[in-house]
Amino acid sequence: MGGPATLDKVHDFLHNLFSDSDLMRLPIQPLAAKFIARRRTPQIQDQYNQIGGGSPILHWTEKQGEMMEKILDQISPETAPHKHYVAFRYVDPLTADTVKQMKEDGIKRAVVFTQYPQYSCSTTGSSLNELYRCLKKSDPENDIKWSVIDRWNTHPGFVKAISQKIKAKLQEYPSAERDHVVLLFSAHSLPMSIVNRGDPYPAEVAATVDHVIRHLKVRNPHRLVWQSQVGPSAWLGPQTGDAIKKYGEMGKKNLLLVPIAFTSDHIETLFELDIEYGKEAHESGVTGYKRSESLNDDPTFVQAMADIVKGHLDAGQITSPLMALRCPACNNDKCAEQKEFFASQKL
Ligand SMILES: C=CC1=C(C)c2cc3[nH]c(cc4nc(cc5[nH]c(cc1n2)c(C)c5CCC(=O)O)C(CCC(=O)O)=C4C)c(C)c3C=C
Ligand SMILES: [Fe+2]
Ligand SMILES: [Fe+2]
Repeated sequence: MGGPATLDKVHDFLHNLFSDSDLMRLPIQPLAAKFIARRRTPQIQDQYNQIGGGSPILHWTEKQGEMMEKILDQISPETAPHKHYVAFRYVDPLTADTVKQMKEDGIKRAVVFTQYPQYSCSTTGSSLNELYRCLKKSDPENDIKWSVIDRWNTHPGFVKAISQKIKAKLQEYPSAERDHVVLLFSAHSLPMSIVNRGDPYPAEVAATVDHVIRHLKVRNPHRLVWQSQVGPSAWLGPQTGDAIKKYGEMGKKNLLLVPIAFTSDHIETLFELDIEYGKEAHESGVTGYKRSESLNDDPTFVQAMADIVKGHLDAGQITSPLMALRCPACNNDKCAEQKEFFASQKL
């Protein structure tokens, strides 16, 4: 997805985001996107200002890419040298520019590695649709051969990395209270219209939570809650903010928030979880409100990234078997074309 690295990029980020009909459908979308982006910019700039003046997502993605390619060169010498490229959906480096750069660099074989662990048509699906459109323009002869890592929500290395972050944060609670801390796994929500199309994301997020809980081998109570709703339509709940408030009112003093669908820090963790909900938690009597650290450049996580790519290359797969299956009520024909394109790659 990407995020605006500086405040002057917030408007264009929002404009590109609200223009994306794979993410959301708006009436007279080009006009509506212009209007909403302009109206929303000051509020979102203020939020980015409070987290240091921009999204750190490019910084973390570059760092993860650099660390991952070094590990890959060691564990998969037969496919070395490895080189990472970043393709964001709504800000620089945009997918179109990255594809042009790869063509200029003479790349012949590429792995699309979504950085969303769980698949949603609105996120990974949108990014793959955009990549497909860019390839039709910039690589019509299909010079670059592609395969796709479309989801990795239960990969053991990913599960281990999240679990380690939770364990480390649990240590900060007094030992007498540690076993009773409520683990609140928080993921970005989805509009119910997308959930009801049969989008796989909610079930894949729940599967990640289940694997983490089994890996942790703790008896703490836990719940999965959903954050970052935008606009008036119905979204998948319960909302993270409401859950924090209710648990506070129920006398739960210790809540440990765990971001479960993001791999690095950005506005959803640094502003929403830390600042906005942190304040609400305090007001609701939650004295032990903490958040487990994002994965960022965590060595266990970056090792997992490299293992995921190596496993993918060794298996010789083009996509996961799940990629071929469209949502039962999918109404986006672009999804079908894109899926056929990637499935037809000959390595
Ligand atoms: C798993 C991750 C994400 C899903 C699923 C997702 C769905 C989704 N998002 C919007 C609307 C917005 N998202 C915005 C920011 C944003 N979203 C994600 C992740 C997911 N979104 C991230 C990581 C970010 C932050 C980027 C950064 O700071 O680096 C925004 C912009 C902020 C705002 O205006 O509140 C919007 C808008 C929809 C409609 C949607 C599902 C259809
Ligand atoms: Fe979002
Ligand atoms: Fe779909």
